[in-house]
Amino acid sequence: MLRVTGLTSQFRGRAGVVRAIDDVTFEVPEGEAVGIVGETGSGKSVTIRSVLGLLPSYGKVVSGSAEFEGTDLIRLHRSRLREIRGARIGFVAQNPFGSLNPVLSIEKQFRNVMRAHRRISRSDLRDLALERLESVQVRGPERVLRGYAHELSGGMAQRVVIALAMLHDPSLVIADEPTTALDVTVQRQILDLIDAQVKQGRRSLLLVTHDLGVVAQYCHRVVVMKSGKVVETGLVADVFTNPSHDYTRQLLAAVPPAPWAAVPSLSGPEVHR
Ligand SMILES: Nc1ncnc2c1ncn2[C@@H]1O[C@H](COP(=O)(O)OP(=O)(O)OP(=O)(O)O)[C@@H](O)[C@H]1O
Repeated sequence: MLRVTGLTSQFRGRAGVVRAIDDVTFEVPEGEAVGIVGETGSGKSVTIRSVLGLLPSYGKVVSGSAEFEGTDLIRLHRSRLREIRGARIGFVAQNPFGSLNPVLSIEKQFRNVMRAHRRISRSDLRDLALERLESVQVRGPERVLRGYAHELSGGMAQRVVIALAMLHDPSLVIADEPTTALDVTVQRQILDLIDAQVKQGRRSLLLVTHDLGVVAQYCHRVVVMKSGKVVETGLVADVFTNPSHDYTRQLLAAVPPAPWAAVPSLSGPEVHR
């Protein structure tokens, strides 16, 4: 589905050129979910932004390839890449309010995303948008469609972003820490929703997260990154039970235990009188 090989990207700044990712190689097999984990600054976001052609103007991919459905995305013309990005690859970023346009109604944004790839009548588009909003459990979809991003909670806005990302039935979904900007109470709901959309559509998923628990729950495979390089990759079950790299062992050791694991009995702590 997606094969990233030797991907190397750098940024040009006042202090010179900084290599952000170096020789990154991994695969997302068809129908599988792959998690990219690593500490802050390890190169997770730069990796997916390089694949999607979304690096800022002062950043560039200097070598490597990202083959998606037989096409190297790195060598593709910008306009063709934009087509693939909206239609065959659905992208969910960290902050939903950065993805939605603040001055356009949600309906207009559905129309824009749809029309970038397919012609459809206004009323058909409306029906489709309502159906898609319902499928991501947006309450009051008619009202949401008429409204604007700032009227939505973070969780609802991310549901809208997910509905937009799925509009053209992409075969690959790429999500970059899709819950970091959201309230903890809705984080799992959003991950469950992405998971359900991926499974229903038999899509593949590339999920960036710093949470190993999330990888364990939602992913088949994991790519561990450190300082811009891939240090370990494999099936989640293998890597988590038998990590071959010291850094992976450190990451696993740093996962806090579930809060209830520390409580000796569910009747609560002992009362001392
Ligand atoms: N826009 C940018 N300009 C300059 N350097 C950048 C930029 N974005 C990232 N970098 C650098 O590239 C490297 C990789 O950063 P990246 O954002 O990919 O890390 P990350 O693993 O996604 O971290 P986080 O979990 O904090 O999002 C870091 O050294 C970072 O400082």
